[in-house]
Amino acid sequence: MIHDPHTTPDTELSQFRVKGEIPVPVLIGWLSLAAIPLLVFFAIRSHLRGDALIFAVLVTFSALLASNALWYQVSRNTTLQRRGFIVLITVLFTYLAVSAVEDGSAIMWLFAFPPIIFYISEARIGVIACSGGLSALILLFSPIGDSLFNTPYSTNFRLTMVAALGFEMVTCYILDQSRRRSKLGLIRLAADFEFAAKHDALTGLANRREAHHQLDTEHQRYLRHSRPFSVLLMDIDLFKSVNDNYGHQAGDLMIKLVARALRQQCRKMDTLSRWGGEEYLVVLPETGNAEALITAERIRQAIAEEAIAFEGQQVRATISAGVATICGDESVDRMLQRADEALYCAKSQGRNRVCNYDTARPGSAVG
Ligand SMILES: Nc1nc2c(ncn2[C@@H]2O[C@H](COP(=O)(O)OP(=O)(O)OP(=O)(O)O)[C@@H](O)[C@H]2O)c(=O)[nH]1
Repeated sequence: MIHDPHTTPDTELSQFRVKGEIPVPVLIGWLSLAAIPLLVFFAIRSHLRGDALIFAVLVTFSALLASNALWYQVSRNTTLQRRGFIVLITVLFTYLAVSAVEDGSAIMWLFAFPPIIFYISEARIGVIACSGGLSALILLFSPIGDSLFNTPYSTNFRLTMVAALGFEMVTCYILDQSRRRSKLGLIRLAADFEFAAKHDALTGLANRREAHHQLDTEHQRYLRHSRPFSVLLMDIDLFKSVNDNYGHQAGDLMIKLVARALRQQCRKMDTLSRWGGEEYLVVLPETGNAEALITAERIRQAIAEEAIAFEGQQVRATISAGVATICGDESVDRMLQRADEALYCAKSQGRNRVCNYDTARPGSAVG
């Protein structure tokens, strides 16, 4: 399946993982693992100082972080794990700031918030969380904050803290944008490579390898559900003379014209491929012989009626087509061989026609 990365929104982007990138659930797991002993350590220190409230709050936070990590191990719900973690660290950092834990030095842990939030959530959430956090910090350091919370921060510390945290948030945003853009670039590159590996550069149709892949898929479906499929093998008539008379550029335009006609005359579910130089193979899923013949004839007529404009001249060409429908327990190769024989029959009967391989008389093709 070709994914169109050009429409990838931020949320979808987060579902792709570039090789070497740490998955968000893993990062949250490691961060929780690092935070729990740290919180327990500071809780014990508070307990030794006789601060029972801070001890209780920090132990509760470490228990909640552990529960979030354990619940993820059980449920494997990444969204819940991420949201739970964001809520917990936001509340924790707020608590560390307003209650001046560790004589106010714990507020320095706020610097851990921006890189974590930008990495584990969408850019939009990161911006909202960081601007909200910075506004809350400014409020805390304002006279209103002083009247609500009795914090020990000096004026110099407050100014430096707001400036440094604001600077860090902007830096994290820029780095995050750059990371997301390179990731998008890699995804687009991978999609372009995938497209190039499966398609023909001149016409944009599937290439021979992709056509074989689709043939195998249809064959498997046929073996399982006994619903027949057909192939049309087509070749531009006397194409060499188009090249010889008008040049290769005109020949290429003719090849593209046939590809366009195929797109117009076939269904979305059909596989249209450039099988060789001026040869095309169309795979028609769930299509019987009669329907395949009608399709081939429709394509033949459409191409016969079209022309390419080249250096002021109208250049026309026709195609010949061989039709084969899967039957019995035959292989894909055998079916292609029958289509090839039918095409040979169309050429030898004068070209610009459709021939059907007659399964009633094996070894023969009929016009
Ligand atoms: N312009 C152009 N020519 C190509 C391309 N691929 C193959 N050809 C030319 O297609 C021509 C095929 O000619 P032939 O196989 O002799 O067949 P034909 O002239 O089509 O005659 P019939 O098939 O018998 O009707 C050759 O001259 C190739 O050089 C391509 O991508 N572009």
